[in-house]
Amino acid sequence: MPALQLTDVSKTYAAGAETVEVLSGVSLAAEPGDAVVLTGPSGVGKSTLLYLVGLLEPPTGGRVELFGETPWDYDERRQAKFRAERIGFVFQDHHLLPQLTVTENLLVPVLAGRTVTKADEVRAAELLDRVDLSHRATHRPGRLSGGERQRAALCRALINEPGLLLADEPTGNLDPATAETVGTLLLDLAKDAGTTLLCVTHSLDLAARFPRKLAFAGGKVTET
Ligand SMILES: Nc1ncnc2c1ncn2[C@@H]1O[C@H](COP(=O)(O)OP(=O)(O)OP(=O)(O)O)[C@@H](O)[C@H]1O
Repeated sequence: MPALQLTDVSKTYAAGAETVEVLSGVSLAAEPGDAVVLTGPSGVGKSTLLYLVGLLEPPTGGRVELFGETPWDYDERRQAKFRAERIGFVFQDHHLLPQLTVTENLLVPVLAGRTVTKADEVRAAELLDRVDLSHRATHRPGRLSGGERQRAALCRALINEPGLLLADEPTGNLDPATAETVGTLLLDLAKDAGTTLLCVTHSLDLAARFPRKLAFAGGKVTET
């Protein structure tokens, strides 16, 4: 069963009295463990596509199947649970909460569904170790460098062992050397966890490292 299947998906935004059609008849599929990068010109709708896969922005038409389920049909509560448990997000900005420590930030997606257990704390510590951030566990994000924050955000995205990891320009705010480190961790951690990775980026360096590449132009997705 595909981890992700979009069939004839469309998306129209209301912009004042006008409507803007961003996606029209987009279809794509990804198997469990696939690492897929999506590139394309600015404004073509890459982030929009990621957001409707991530249950953040509803499609106007078509079908979004994740692990054989159609979570856009769920009520808000069930959808929120699905999102927290099955989908991890990494954005261009880390979106860490400034008042929480790094470890507490990692555990936020756990708290979305249930109380934190010892096993969650162990997993958080293991993830931080994996990205070389153990020494920052009790620090607040304000004291971290950009690369450290993004590594922490990556750990947070993976804390619930999601089947799907979505990354929107994850290295966009980083210098080239740091971007390379974060890109490596993104790919390696997703692979280790068997997570399906869908990443949107303008970075040719990052895109080149993905085994599967999709180009998005003229409202259509093509394999390259
Ligand atoms: N909430 C919204 N309301 C109205 N229009 C929107 C909204 N979000 C995005 N758009 C429009 O949809 C189009 C696609 O935006 P999107 O951010 O998905 O593109 P993108 O390919 O990710 O661009 P970039 O590479 O610059 O990040 C753009 O024209 C944008 O202005």
